[in-house]
Amino acid sequence: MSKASEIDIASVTKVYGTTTAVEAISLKIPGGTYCCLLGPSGCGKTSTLRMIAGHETISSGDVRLGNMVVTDLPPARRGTAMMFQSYALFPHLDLVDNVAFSLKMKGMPKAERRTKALEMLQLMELQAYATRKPAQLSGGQQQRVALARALITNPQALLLDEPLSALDPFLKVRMRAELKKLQTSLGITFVHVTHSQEEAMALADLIVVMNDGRIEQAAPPRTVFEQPATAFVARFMGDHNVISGRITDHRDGVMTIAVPQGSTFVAHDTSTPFSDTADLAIRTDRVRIGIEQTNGLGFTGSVSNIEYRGASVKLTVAGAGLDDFTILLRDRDFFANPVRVGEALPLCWGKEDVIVLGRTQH
Ligand SMILES: Nc1ncnc2c1ncn2[C@@H]1O[C@H](COP(=O)(O)OP(=O)(O)OP(=O)(O)O)[C@@H](O)[C@H]1O
Repeated sequence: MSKASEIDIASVTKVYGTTTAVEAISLKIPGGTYCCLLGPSGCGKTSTLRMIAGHETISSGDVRLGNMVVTDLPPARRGTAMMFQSYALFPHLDLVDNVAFSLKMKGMPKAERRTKALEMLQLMELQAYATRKPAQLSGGQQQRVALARALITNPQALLLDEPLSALDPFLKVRMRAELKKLQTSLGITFVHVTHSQEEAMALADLIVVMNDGRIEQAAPPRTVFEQPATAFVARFMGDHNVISGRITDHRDGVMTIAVPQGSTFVAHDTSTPFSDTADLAIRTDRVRIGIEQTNGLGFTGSVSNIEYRGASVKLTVAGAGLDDFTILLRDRDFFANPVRVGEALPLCWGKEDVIVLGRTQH
């Protein structure tokens, strides 16, 4: 079996009493992938991760690692290792004993396991702290100990549950880069649970967006951002205006939708409609100020909020039946022609900037 094995989740369901936490999800994570399970609180990310790890029973379906079905195997026999949010380090043990712990459980002689633990501490650049206790380390160092402890079993896949959430924002960004570097150099599969879209975008080769126990989209970060599959994904990833309306016309590859008590919006769409409603997404950074002469896409609204963000300025505009249409301008474009709250502002976009999302059926 190759070191980096594919993880195959086949129609996996998790039921706790009357709650279905994960509903018949199927997902293939290729070996050597950095995969982020992303979604809001309660969507089933942790349950999914814990089922891969074997810390949670699988109500139905199967999990395969490489060519081995691991559904009914205990965690220690799966070839996976888990790093917990709280790091779960033993406070009374020094770093060597913390890192060597699982080897001790496997019955490895003391000298051998200490050598291996020291090697692992060296990999994490922690050898100078080998005799310290976890409380004598910074948050970032504790995280590296937890990583060393998980990796010492030589796993085919490392499972990480919100590994950066205990760190301050500065350290979070630094440790994020270290995680990515580590995964690239080890070449093993990482499955990382997060509710931060920014974290997932920065780290993942494969983002799996979950909502209410199901997978909304599984794709590389750029695809998830540029072609969100559903209205939920577009809203959750942010930086998109999602417009929902009734289809009033759809022919020759042009679809028109009407927003309740508002205007109509046009999208180029050659698919066959299966419902009478549709969701469109327009990226906030693709909207321009002005009137589009050639295609007439846009509307004039009233500025309701202005947020300065340093490199950019975010404007919220109400109009056309929408009360929170957002546009993101580069700071120099905004300050070249600043606008004020309450001012009328014409907005426009190109036809390629309108994405048709998975239609909702009512
Ligand atoms: N042991 C349990 N018993 C009963 N219900 C549970 C249990 N664990 C999780 N749940 C429920 O299952 C659903 C999914 O929970 P899960 O922890 O997998 O979500 P999550 O996406 O990881 O959320 P968070 O980001 O808040 O950790 C939630 O509705 C949760 O309340």
